[in-house]
Amino acid sequence: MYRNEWMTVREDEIRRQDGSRGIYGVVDKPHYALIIASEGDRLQLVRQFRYPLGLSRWEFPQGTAPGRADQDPKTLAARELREETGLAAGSLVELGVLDVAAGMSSQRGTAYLATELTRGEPDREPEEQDMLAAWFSRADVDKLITSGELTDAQSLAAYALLLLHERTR
Ligand SMILES: Nc1ncnc2c1ncn2[C@@H]1O[C@H](COP(=O)(O)OP(=O)(O)OC[C@H]2O[C@@H](O)[C@H](O)[C@@H]2O)[C@@H](O)[C@H]1O
Repeated sequence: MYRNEWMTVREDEIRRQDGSRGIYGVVDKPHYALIIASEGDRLQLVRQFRYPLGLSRWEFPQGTAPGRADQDPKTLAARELREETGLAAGSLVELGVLDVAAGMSSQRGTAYLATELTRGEPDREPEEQDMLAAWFSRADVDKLITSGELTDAQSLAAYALLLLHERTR
């Protein structure tokens, strides 16, 4: 077992349907919240250096509670949005639940649509000091996706949930 402030890695002994034994390596991280903040035609993205990938890229604000705590996702969403962008949301609507990487991680998350926004100052964690936040038109978000600049799987999945939400509204 390996453990740090944000995640644990464990190896389980498992028994398959036919009775044979095996192992499964699992990454545990607490439930995360992702927030699509929307104002008129624009959406808020954050740019952050992602150490495992070795590059900076745009994504929707997202995060987990400190100390691997499990927190109510809506409370977490409001806090992450405020910390990363300075925005306070008058309305937070759940768009859906997402599985991060079902083949290797137990982590799930909830995506929200944030509207009725009030501006304030971000209050980022020390690990997020390089972060930038900016508004993008919907057309520019689409361009970031089709050009391969917005590649965050959680953000793309949440964007699909947003489009379905708008289609069925
Ligand atoms: N395993 C780690 N080791 C060291 N530092 C980490 C780790 N995980 C996160 N951090 C640092 O802590 C900061 C805050 O972490 P989180 O609150 O977990 O937020 P974030 O990394 O943005 O993750 C959001 C969540 O969405 C999912 O895509 C992802 O699995 C993650 O749990 C990160 O920006 C990063 O710098």
